[in-house]
Amino acid sequence: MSLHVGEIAYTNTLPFFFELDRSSLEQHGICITQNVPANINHMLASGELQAAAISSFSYGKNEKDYVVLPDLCVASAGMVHSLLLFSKVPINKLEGESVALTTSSETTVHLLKIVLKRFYQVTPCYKQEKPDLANMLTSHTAALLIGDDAIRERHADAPYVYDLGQLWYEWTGLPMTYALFAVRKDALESKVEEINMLHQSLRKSYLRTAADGYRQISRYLERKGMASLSFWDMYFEALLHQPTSKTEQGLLYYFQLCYEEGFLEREVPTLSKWRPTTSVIKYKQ
Ligand SMILES: C=C(O[C@@H]1C=C(C(=O)O)C=C[C@H]1O)C(=O)O
Repeated sequence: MSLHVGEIAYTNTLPFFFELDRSSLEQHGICITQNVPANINHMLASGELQAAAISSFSYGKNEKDYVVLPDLCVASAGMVHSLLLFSKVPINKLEGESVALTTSSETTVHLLKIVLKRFYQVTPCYKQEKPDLANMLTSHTAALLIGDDAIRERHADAPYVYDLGQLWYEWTGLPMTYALFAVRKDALESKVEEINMLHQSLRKSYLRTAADGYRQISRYLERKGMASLSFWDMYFEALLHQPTSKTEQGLLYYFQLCYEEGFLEREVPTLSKWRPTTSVIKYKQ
């Protein structure tokens, strides 16, 4: 029986996947599917996947069914460079204006709503749209893009561009966690070896890419032509892929605000973490 795993098809999670030996994982029954966060979130919630990198918001929504894979996250303490609000007016003038939200996000759409309401006291009208900036700005005053869609448009000709990681940090002094890895509780018993293997492989990939200062990944991305080597250097330097007590504090505060705003039905006071078992791991990379 296989373990179906979801990979977020954005550069911010690449360090966990870049060094994976996918064919070896497949031989051990671990099959990886790529998609944008909103779709991966849905596939894990429906049981189509058993483990995945998901929007942190989606963990908050489904926490009774999930455990978090420890030591893996996508977070930043300040600018993140790929969660961008493009606006025709200053952020504090968005009251009653129309704001387009990318359909691919769950964490950042709620983060934006919190930042605008709690920190700037403005409540625009929100509408979900496909991540196409030109179209979004034709019929809306501002538009939120995430991930590689935001990176591609980072020099777009919008009068105001705001980085959501920076706004959250300025107001809270805390890091924000955008994505984490979750496993369905109903897969824990039957897939223990595969989960162990997956966890070790993701950690190993991250540690290898970080050990060379993200050099190999950055060169690979530069060759793909989306941005320069210096952009990728800056990008990976800003991202945190290893949780700390501070990133956890920031995430729990975000969940608290999501609950207070009615985005989450239940409070999420702690993260329930999967504990790696000590059973012999057959897999070697
Ligand atoms: C840092 C980012 O975080 C992403 C934002 C997500 C969201 O808003 O739901 C989900 C996964 C993350 O990969 C990014 O998109 O660049």
